[in-house]
Order: sequence, then structure tokens, then C-alpha cells
Amino acid sequence: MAEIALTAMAHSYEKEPAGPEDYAIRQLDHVWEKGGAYALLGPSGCGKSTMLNIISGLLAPSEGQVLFDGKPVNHLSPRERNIAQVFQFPVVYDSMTVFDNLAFPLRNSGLPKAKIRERVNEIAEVLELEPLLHRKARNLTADEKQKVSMGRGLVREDVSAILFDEPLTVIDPQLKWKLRRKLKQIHEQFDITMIYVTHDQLEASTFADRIAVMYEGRIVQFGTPTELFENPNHTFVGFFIGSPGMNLIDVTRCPGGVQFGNTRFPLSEGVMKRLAETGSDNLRLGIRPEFIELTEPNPDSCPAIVEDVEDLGTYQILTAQLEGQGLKVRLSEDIQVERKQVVHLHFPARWLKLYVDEFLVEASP
Ligand SMILES: Nc1ncnc2c1ncn2[C@@H]1O[C@H](COP(=O)(O)OP(=O)(O)OP(=O)(O)O)[C@@H](O)[C@H]1O
Repeated sequence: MAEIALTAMAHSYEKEPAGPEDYAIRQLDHVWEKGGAYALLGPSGCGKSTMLNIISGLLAPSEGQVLFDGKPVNHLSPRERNIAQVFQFPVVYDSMTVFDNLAFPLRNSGLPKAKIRERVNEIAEVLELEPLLHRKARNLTADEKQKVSMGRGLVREDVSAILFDEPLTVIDPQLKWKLRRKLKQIHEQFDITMIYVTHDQLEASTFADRIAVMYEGRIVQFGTPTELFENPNHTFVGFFIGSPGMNLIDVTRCPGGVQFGNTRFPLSEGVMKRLAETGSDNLRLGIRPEFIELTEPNPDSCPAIVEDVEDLGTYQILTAQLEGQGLKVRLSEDIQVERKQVVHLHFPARWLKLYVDEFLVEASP
């Protein structure tokens, strides 16, 4: 197990990158701590696989360093780095039994037979592969093959880290949930550094203690699922995490706060101080649908017209128009609202987030 640090690391697939947009990964510093369960989350093309391949050694970064426990490993192969990688599609030897597939990485490292048997049985038990141990891999279903693939990644005790690249894509939805829990359990039991790539926020939050959200070749936030939900530090995180994502409203400056149309939002002194320091007019106010409240009319509430009500069983999502701006509001199922009704919305100051040039403005001390 190792701490994996990336320093001033960047990667471009172009020979002569002309600008930031030519980089699949823009220059970054990042540390994956020893023994952490991490997810790397982001949309297609944001650079997740590139990042994973740079860590494993399948790809050399065009700039910067990769350090394992403080030692540069840029020149080392995946084997020399002792990294296990589980891919989207199963990698198994069809002609071998499940037992031999699982034993393969251990035989390669010259472990004694008795130890190999013990370890294979341990991993087979965790992944519920015991009944299949003597079956040839070619006769397995896609789900079973992927479990074997995962087992091959997990079987070695001496790995620096295990990297998972969307490993549950071929798994059926019922089993997906179960396997995710299993991976979490394996992490707790064996305390291995794990990095799990996905574009699915649910998958990321059920597996990881901390999530790195990637967007356009950058890690825009690295935090716990709660931090990403409550305090997204980039509009992309606000929009990508949550269902539906954060409401983002274009606003302009006004005395003591920001406004859109005739609606004013007062901001704290600390945030106003920071705002005064920037010259940008790219200002957006964010609030999650969960944090907008329905209230009786009062001086702090804003009247809005209900455009749509979507009943989602245990809760409902309201789409309301406030001065031409569509807002999503999440309500419990017992609140009665109808289309075209006027409702009064309250935006608690604690949950209003101001973004300048897409990044969160934190109050200055
Ligand atoms: N071998 C390659 N040669 C050139 N460009 C590449 C190569 N691999 C990836 N890219 C580009 O680098 C960027 C990042 O791709 P990457 O595969 O790392 O993203 P990703 O987040 O893993 O996407 P996905 O979820 O679709 O796999 C994309 O613009 C992609 O087109």
C-alpha cells in the first residue's frame, strides 16, 4: 500500500500542446493517501482514464511527477509499481478454472502453495465465488467473469493500490449494488488504497470516503460526499452532484448583495468583501433544490409560479418560475401544490452560494 502523489503533473496527447484545451489533464498537484477509498467522478472525456493510466504506469505523463511514498515512479512499469487494475470489461483466462485465475497473480509473485490456497479461498468467500472455483472461466456469465476479474485485483496483499475503471458497467443493476457494498467491505477489511473511476455519483458516494470530481482535465473538488453536496466549490460540482442538480442563477451586483430582476439576495460581509476584490461580471448564485423552502408571504419571501410538479414517490420536485427563472424545489410528498399556483419561496442565507467565474466565493475572515 502506498501514498500516491502527483506533483505539477499534466498530460497532453498532442506533441506540441498550444494551450490548456490541448491537455487531457491540466497541471495539478494531488495526493491519494495510503489506505483511502477514493472515487474519481466526472463526465465522459474529463480525463478519468488518463489519470488512472498515469497512476498505474500504462501512460507516462507529459509533465510532472508521480510519486509512490515519496519516490518518483515515472519510469516504472505497472508491474514494477505493484498496481492492480480492474477494467470495465473482464480480463480472465477462459481456459483456466476460477481458482487458477485467482491464483495466477500470486503464483507469479512466487508465494508458497498453502498461502496461495488460503488467500484464494479468502477472496472467493468475500466475492461469493466459492461454488465456482473449479469451473472453467469460459463457462461463466459476464457478471461472474467480472467478479473473477475483481478477485484477481484483490488477491495480492502486497499491492500499492487497486484501481477500478468503471468496473460495474457489465454487471446487472441488482448485483451492482451488492458488489459496491462488497468492495467497501473489502476496503474496510484489508485497508487497501483504492481509486474507483465512475461517472455515476451514486456509485461514487456509496463506495468512496472522498470523491475527486473531474471536469475538463482538472480536479475541481476533492471532498466527502457531504462536502460536495453542501458546499460545492465549482458550479460544475453543484450541477453534477444531486438529482436534480443545484439551481444556478445569473446575477448582478447590488448594494449589500446580488440581484436578478427585482429580486435581491443579501450576502454576508465576508462574501461581499471577496466580491469587491474581483472585477468579473460572471456571477452566479447557487442553491440546491433541497434547501429552498415554501413559506407564508413575508418581506423575505419571493413569489413564484408553479410550472410543474413531478411526483417521485417519497418526495416531489417542483419547477417554479421566479421572474422568468426556472427553479427546482424539492418538497416532501405531503405538501399540496398545483400547477399555476403562486407559492412563496424562501432562500436561507446559509445555503446561498455565490460563484465568480464558476468558482465558489468563500467569505473572507
Ligand atoms: N489515446 C488517446 N489519444 C488522443 N486523445 C485521447 C486518447 N485517450 C483519451 N484522449 C482524449 O483525452 C481526453 C480525456 O479522455 P479520458 O478517456 O481520459 O476521459 P474519461 O473521463 O475517462 O472519459 P470516458 O468516461 O469516456 O472514458 C478526451 O478528450 C479524449 O478524447
